[in-house]
Amino acid sequence: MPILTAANLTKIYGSQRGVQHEALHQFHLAVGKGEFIGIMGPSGSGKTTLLNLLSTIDSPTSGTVTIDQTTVTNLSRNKLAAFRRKETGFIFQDYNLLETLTIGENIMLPLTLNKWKVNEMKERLQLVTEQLGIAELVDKRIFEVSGGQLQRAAIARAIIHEPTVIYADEPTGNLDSKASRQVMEALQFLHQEKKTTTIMVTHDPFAASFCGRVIFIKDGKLFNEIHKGDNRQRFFQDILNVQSILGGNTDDFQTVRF
Ligand SMILES: Nc1ncnc2c1ncn2[C@@H]1O[C@H](COP(=O)(O)OP(=O)(O)OP(=O)(O)O)[C@@H](O)[C@H]1O
Repeated sequence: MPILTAANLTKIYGSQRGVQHEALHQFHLAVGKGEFIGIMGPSGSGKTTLLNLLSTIDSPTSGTVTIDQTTVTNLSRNKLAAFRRKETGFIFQDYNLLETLTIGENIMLPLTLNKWKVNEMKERLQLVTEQLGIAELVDKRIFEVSGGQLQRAAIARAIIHEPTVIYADEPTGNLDSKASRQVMEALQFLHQEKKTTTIMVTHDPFAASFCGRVIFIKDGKLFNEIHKGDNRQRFFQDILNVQSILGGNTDDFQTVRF
C-alpha cells in the first residue's frame, strides 16, 4: 500500500478575474513506503508545484493528497500545521538554516517545536549527526561550515523527528560536484538503511540517478517514468535519454560526473 497517494491533482494559479495558469493537470502519483523518487522536467513544467502540493505547503485547486491514510487536503489549517510538523521533513536548495542558531540547534528545531525533552533531543542529535558525518559540527555557526556540510545539516534537521516523508527541492542546486555527491550519498544511505521515503525535485541527472524511480513532468502532466534497477550509471544514461526527448532549457543538462 502506498504511503502517499495523489489523485487527480490540479493546480490553477491566478485570480478568478486575472489571467489563470494551469500548472498541474489531473496528476496521479503513488509513492511506496521507503521509496526514493525523483521529479524532473523542464523549467516551468510544474515540479515545484507538485512538490508543494504533495508536501502540504500549498493546496490544490482540485484533487486529493493522502499521506499515511490521512487525506491532508481535507485537514483544517491547525490540524494541517500539526501534521506538517510531525509527519514531514524539508530540504531546500538554500538550506533554510537560521544564522542565529548553531548547527546543532538548527537540527534540533523540529524536536523543539514538537516539545521533546532536552536529553532526548541531544541523544537524537548525536545519532543523526553521526549517521551523516557532521557530529563534530554541532557547536559551529552556519557561516563556519561548507555548503555541503550545511546541506547535510539540513538533511539531519529534516529527518531528526523521523517524519513519514521527506521532501527535497533541488538539494544539490547550490553545491559543487563533490558536495553534491556527499549529499546524495547521505540521502541514499537514509533510503537504503533507514527506509526513509523521499521525494526530490531536481534538474540534476547525477542527483536523480541516486533515486529508485524518476518521474518526468511536461506541461503539468506525467511525461514518463523510469526505474533504476541495479546499475546507477545506466540509470543516469536513461535519465539523459528521457531528458533529450523531453527537451527543455539547456541549463537543465549538467556535466557528467562519473
Ligand atoms: N504562485 C504562482 N502564481 C502564478 N503562476 C505560478 C506560480 N507558481 C508557479 N507558477 C507558474 O506555474 C508553472 C509551473 O511552475 P513550477 O514552479 O511548478 O515549475 P518548475 O517545473 O518547478 O520550474 P523550475 O524548474 O523553473 O523551478 C510555471 O509556468 C510558473 O510560472
